Amino acid sequence: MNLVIALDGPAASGKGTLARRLAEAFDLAYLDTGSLYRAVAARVLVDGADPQDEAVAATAAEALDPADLQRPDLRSQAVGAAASQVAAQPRVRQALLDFQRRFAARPPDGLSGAVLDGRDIGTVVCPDADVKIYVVASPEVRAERRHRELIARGEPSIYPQVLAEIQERDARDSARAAAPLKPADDAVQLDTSELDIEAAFQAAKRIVAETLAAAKAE
Ligand SMILES: Nc1ncnc2c1ncn2[C@@H]1O[C@H](COP(=O)(O)OP(=O)(O)OP(=O)(O)O)[C@@H](O)[C@H]1O
Ligand SMILES: Nc1ccn([C@@H]2O[C@H](COP(=O)(O)O)[C@@H](O)[C@H]2O)c(=O)n1
Repeated sequence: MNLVIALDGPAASGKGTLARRLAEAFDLAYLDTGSLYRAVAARVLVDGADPQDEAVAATAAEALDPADLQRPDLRSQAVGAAASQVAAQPRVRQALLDFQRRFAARPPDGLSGAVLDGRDIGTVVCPDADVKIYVVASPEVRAERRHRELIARGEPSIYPQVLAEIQERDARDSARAAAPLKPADDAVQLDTSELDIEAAFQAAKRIVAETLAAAKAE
C-alpha cells in the first residue's frame, strides 16, 4: 500500500516541522510543496520581473529545475510574499500539479508512501490521501515562532512586520480562486498554539494512527 499523508495550514503553523517528523517516523518520502512556489517566485524576482505577471510566473514554473529548490534565498520573507503572489495564478498551479501528484503516487527511493505539506494537498493535489491534517495556530503564536526562527538564522526581523506579512499571506492564500487555503472536509484539525514541537508531533502521530485504524475498521 502507498500511504499518503497530507498536511495543510496557514503560514508558519508548524506543518513542515510535523511533516518532516512524520515522514521520518513512518519511513516515508517528504515533499515541502511550498518550496516549489518559493522557487518559482525566486526565479521571477531574480529576473527583476513582477510576481503578479501570470505569463512570466507560468514560464518560470514550467522551466523549474531541481537546482532551483536548493537556492539559499528560498526561506526569505521577500520570497515567501512573492510565492503567495505567483501561487494565486492558475497556470502556475497547473504547471506544478503533476510533479506533486507523481511524487505522492510514486515516492522516490522505493519508499512506501509520502508526506506532503502545503495549502491544497488534501483538497486538490491528493484528495484521496489516507490521512489529512489541517494544522493551525493563532497568528500571534505563528508570528512569534517565525520571528525567532529568522533571528536564529541571523536575519533581521521585526515582530509586528512578521505578523503583518503572515496575515497578508494568509488572506491572499485563503481568498484566491485557484486552490485556496482551506481544510478538506475530511481533514482533522490540529491546533498547535499551546503545544511545543514534541507535543504537536505526538498529537499528529495519534491522528495518523486513529485515522488509519478507523479506515481499517470500515
Ligand atoms: N509546536 C511548535 N512549537 C514551537 N515552535 C514550533 C512548533 N512548530 C513549529 N515551530 C517552529 O515554528 C517555525 C515555523 O514552523 P514550520 O516551518 O514548520 O511552519 P510551516 O507551517 O511549515 O511554515 P511555512 O508555511 O511558512 O513553510 C519554525 O521555526 C519551527 O521550528
Ligand atoms: N501547496 C501549496 C504550497 C504553498 N503555496 C503557496 O506558497 C507560499 C509559500 O509556501 P510556504 O509553505 O513555504 O509558506 C504560500 O504562502 C502559498 O501561497 C500554495 O499555494 N500551495
